[in-house]
Amino acid sequence: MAFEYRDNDSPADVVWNTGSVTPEMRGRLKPHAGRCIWFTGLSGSGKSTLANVLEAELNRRGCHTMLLDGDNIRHGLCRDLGMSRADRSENIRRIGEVAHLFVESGLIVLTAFISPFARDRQQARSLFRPGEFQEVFVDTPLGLCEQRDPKGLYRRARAGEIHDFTGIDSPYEPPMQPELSLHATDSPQRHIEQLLALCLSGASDSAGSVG
Ligand SMILES: Nc1ncnc2c1ncn2[C@@H]1O[C@H](COP(=O)(O)OS(=O)(=O)O)[C@@H](OP(=O)(O)O)[C@H]1O
Ligand SMILES: Nc1ncnc2c1ncn2[C@@H]1O[C@H](COP(=O)(O)OP(=O)(O)O)[C@@H](O)[C@H]1O
Repeated sequence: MAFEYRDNDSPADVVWNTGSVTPEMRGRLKPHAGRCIWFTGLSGSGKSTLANVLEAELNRRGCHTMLLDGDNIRHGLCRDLGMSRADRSENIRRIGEVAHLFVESGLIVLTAFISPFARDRQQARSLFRPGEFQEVFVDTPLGLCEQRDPKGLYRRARAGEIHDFTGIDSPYEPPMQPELSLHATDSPQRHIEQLLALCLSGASDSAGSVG
């Protein structure tokens, strides 16, 4: 499936319907600001593990969260998509739109997708208001991801059983200016501290404090 972004990509005959309840009014019902924490990194870098621990910590603090995870979403919303460049772009386009809807409803959304292409991540970012989209680069080197190989996918990719595998025969474009980079040399505890700070910083005036 090929999807091309255009400057003005809205259907011509569909009018935007502005409701009377704004995102700010929804946000006032929550003790935190809505935002999207967008994890990106190689397979096995730790996106799902970190997003899961972070969600549990946020939940414990009374934050309303939603976790969108690559493996799970590909069983449902994106089950028709493969791993070609065009399909990965369409995957990320859909995730960006869904994440945006959840943020508009006031939630802290955590997304854990490889999202290997800078242009697709930028397109997702462009949907959000300033400060709402926080890109987290899980900067684990390929060698370590391959050593971990939690699902045995690198071994299969090296054996030629899986094609277009990110880092092997499909590219990964690292973020140039992510809001946060997490390095494998730091402890998981340190990662979670940094992530919590990112999620809970700069809460809007309408949102209460979380602690
Ligand atoms: N060819 C290939 N390349 C990379 N990954 C592959 C591939 N085939 C299957 N998988 C599994 O699918 C998960 C990646 O899905 P994503 O939706 O995150 O990919 S993408 O963002 O659209 O690039 C990825 O999950 P994670 O390991 O959690 O990253 C893999 O388990
Ligand atoms: N510091 C760390 N952070 C995250 N995962 C780690 C760390 N150290 C080891 N791991 C392990 O690495 C693997 C990462 O897998 P996963 O979270 O599924 O990555 P991804 O979602 O990026 O594919 C897990 O088996 C996890 O236990």
